[in-house]
Amino acid sequence: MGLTFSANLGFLWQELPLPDAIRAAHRAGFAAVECHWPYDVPAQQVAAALSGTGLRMLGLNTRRGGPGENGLSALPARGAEARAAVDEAIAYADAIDAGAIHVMAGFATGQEAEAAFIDTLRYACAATTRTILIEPLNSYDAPGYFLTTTAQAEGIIAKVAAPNLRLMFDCYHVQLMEGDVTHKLERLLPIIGHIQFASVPDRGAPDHGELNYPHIFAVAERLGWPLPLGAEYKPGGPTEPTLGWLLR
Ligand SMILES: O=C(O)C(=O)[C@@H](O)CO
Ligand SMILES: [Mg+2]
Repeated sequence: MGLTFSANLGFLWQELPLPDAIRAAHRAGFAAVECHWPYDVPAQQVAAALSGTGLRMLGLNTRRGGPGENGLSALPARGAEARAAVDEAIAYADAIDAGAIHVMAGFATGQEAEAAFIDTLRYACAATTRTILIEPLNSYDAPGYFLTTTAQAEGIIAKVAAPNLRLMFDCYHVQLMEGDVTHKLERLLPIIGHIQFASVPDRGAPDHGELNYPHIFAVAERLGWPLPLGAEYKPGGPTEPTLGWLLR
């Protein structure tokens, strides 16, 4: 079977309520969906849209925290709040049978931050059998974010040593921070839990920019990547006119 794709509803159809966005993704031909922060929508409404369309929610994020924050898990002295955010995400994921939970690190740096992040990740991995993801973010969009490179993520995954902790490999962030996307996909495959993509550098549809996505999709297919790839790009208006890449 060939590659399939997941619509990231944090960006695609973001003007629609989440249940309607799930239905729109289904109509457009996506094989799955994923989201950012669904917490304002009752989980029963999301579960109903998923079962009505037959789509799976591949993942959701832990809450960002207060204004100007981007996750709490690597913030020393915020451990209780970070664990509460993990509990909330697991409960929501259980209610809609989501595949994975992305535990967001937050703006922090240094060894204490790493120790805090590892503590929160150990807690999350022990609290669920679902996949726990960590995602390096690029320093243009998220300056000061704790986790910025795949090498850093690899080290943390090794230290936590939990079977359900994996890397969110977002080709957009990896290209901006490191490049060498093909070799990194090949080498990191055993620890990757989800793959996302967008054009670089403008984070648009994967049909232009400095990354050649037909090539990257072919690499994922050659490697036998089993899950839908996450379309996490900013359509800059209605989503449907940007979907030529999906039809091809
Ligand atoms: O920004 C990204 O890339 C994501 O995947 C988000 O879920 C985290 O901000
Ligand atoms: Mg991403």
